[in-house]
Amino acid sequence: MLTIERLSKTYKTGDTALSEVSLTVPKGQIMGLIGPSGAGKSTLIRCINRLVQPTAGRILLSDMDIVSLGKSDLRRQRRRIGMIFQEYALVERLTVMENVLSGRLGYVPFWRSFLRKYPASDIQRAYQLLDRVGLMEHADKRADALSGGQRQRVGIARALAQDPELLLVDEPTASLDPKTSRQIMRLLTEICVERGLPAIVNIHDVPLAQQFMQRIVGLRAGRVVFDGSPDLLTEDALTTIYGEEDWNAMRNGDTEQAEAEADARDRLAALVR
Ligand SMILES: Nc1ncnc2c1ncn2[C@@H]1O[C@H](COP(=O)(O)OP(=O)(O)OP(=O)(O)O)[C@@H](O)[C@H]1O
Repeated sequence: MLTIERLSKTYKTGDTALSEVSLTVPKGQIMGLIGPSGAGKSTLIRCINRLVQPTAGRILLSDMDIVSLGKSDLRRQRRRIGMIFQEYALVERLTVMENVLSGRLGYVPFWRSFLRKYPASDIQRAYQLLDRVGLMEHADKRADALSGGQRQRVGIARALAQDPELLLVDEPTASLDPKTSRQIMRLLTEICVERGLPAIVNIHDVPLAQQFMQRIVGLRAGRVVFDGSPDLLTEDALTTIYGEEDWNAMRNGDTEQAEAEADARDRLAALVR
């Protein structure tokens, strides 16, 4: 379980990115983080893995306060948090298997990681994970030979190889087409439920968040302005989160996108007729 208590961050520039954010994410819950650009979503995720040092507040991962950890403790504790990135962050010239195994680097001694010699149990486990994400037959391929969706599956398997207690997921589908995005979100949510793994997902796509998240937290100007189940995310709630102007722009954007897709479909249908 993750508990965030009155977390604040003001950058050296004077920008206040988070103001007294308090949240509890229980085991197995997959929570979507939404909000306009600059609302503080990335800062929140970065505070949790301590890429950013909070100005005030506490972040407890099963009773361990992440904010007060010193450097060497931090290195050890970071392996408890799995990260999944928008651009996958794979090592392109390594194989799928090697990428998944790199999730174990926080556990193996330096000489082993240097020689890339992993214990047999790690290798066996990596195969199980590759099977779970549907990539068994791609284990020996180089990462750069995979599609976007397949790469994100490797990213998921690598994060799970860490045996994390929490997943932080940063716009996992931003580089994927709509169908692949849904497949990836389905896989992620199923895995979190299976393992009782809590996850925080920074997600721009509101309909996708509504479809897959169990809970949605809306940030605006560094404060939590919505916290509830997806079906409570009404137009009023979205206006509170995004503001009238941005929310209307998003809606118009959706309409334009739908119109463009319908137009492309019609033209394709005319061609094959
Ligand atoms: N390294 C930094 N130094 C100074 N200010 C920063 C830094 N990173 C973020 N900020 C500021 O903090 C605020 C929150 O930014 P953050 O990137 O967390 O928002 P976000 O919700 O993730 O936005 P986006 O959806 O555009 O990624 C913004 O005002 C931003 O300008």
